[in-house]
Amino acid sequence: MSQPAPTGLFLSFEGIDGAGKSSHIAGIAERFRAAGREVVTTREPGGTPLAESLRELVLHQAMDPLTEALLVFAARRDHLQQCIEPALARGAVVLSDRYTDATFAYQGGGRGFDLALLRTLEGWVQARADAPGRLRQPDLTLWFDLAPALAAERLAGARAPDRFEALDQAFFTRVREGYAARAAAEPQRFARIEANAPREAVAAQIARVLDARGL
Ligand SMILES: Nc1ncnc2c1ncn2[C@@H]1O[C@H](COP(=O)(O)OP(=O)(O)OP(=O)(O)O)[C@@H](O)[C@H]1O
Ligand SMILES: Cc1cn([C@H]2C[C@H](O)[C@@H](COP(=O)(O)O)O2)c(=O)[nH]c1=O
Repeated sequence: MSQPAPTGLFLSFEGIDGAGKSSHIAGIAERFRAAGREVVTTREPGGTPLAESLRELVLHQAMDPLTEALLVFAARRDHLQQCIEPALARGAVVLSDRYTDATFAYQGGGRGFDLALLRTLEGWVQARADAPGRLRQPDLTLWFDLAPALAAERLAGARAPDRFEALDQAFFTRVREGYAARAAAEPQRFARIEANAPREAVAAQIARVLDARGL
């Protein structure tokens, strides 16, 4: 008898720059590894050699909004093909520091780019070969929600700002609204994490979310 396909799990981590999401990914990876799961930690834009090259351009080269949107989706396509889909097919847990919600929040909300066009690109790039008509979306998205002023305080002086980090608080207010709109549209996929809390309290919130979903 043939074995059933292994069940992978796809988690994404979202929020404005400086919200604190990256600080928690290693701990979550350890939780799944301790449960015997293979874990793949990755990020967007990035996660493959090609997508990391595109990341350098997106974060550091001036470009118009359509070019930016096309590059983040090109990076995502390669990331999906080379990294995410094979890992999920093996039954791994994929933890991605950002995914498509970032495009709707940053390019859509922050830059004001046409959401209908972003949805078209999403449909092309994330179409699943194993499930015709369905898109590859995370099973769970942890949205680290923090006021832009607090995020800016956390990042101040930490490192040289990239093209996004150099933008003003009005931009990040729109990005935050973009995330809020995505969360409202898909409340079962999103878990909002109150990121304005000490690190241990944020970790406890994450643990409660994962426990509640049996993960
Ligand atoms: N709960 C917290 N309270 C105070 N500072 C924090 C907290 N969590 C993280 N930080 C600090 O805030 C800064 C940003 O954290 P982190 O890199 O995890 O955020 P991020 O959301 O991944 O940001 P980016 O997307 O810009 O990389 C770091 O200096 C980190 O040490
Ligand atoms: C996936 C994705 C990312 N961005 C932006 C968001 C951040 O400012 C950078 C990524 O760097 P970080 O280390 O994760 O903070 O890129 C974007 O504008 N659109 C996207 O789709």
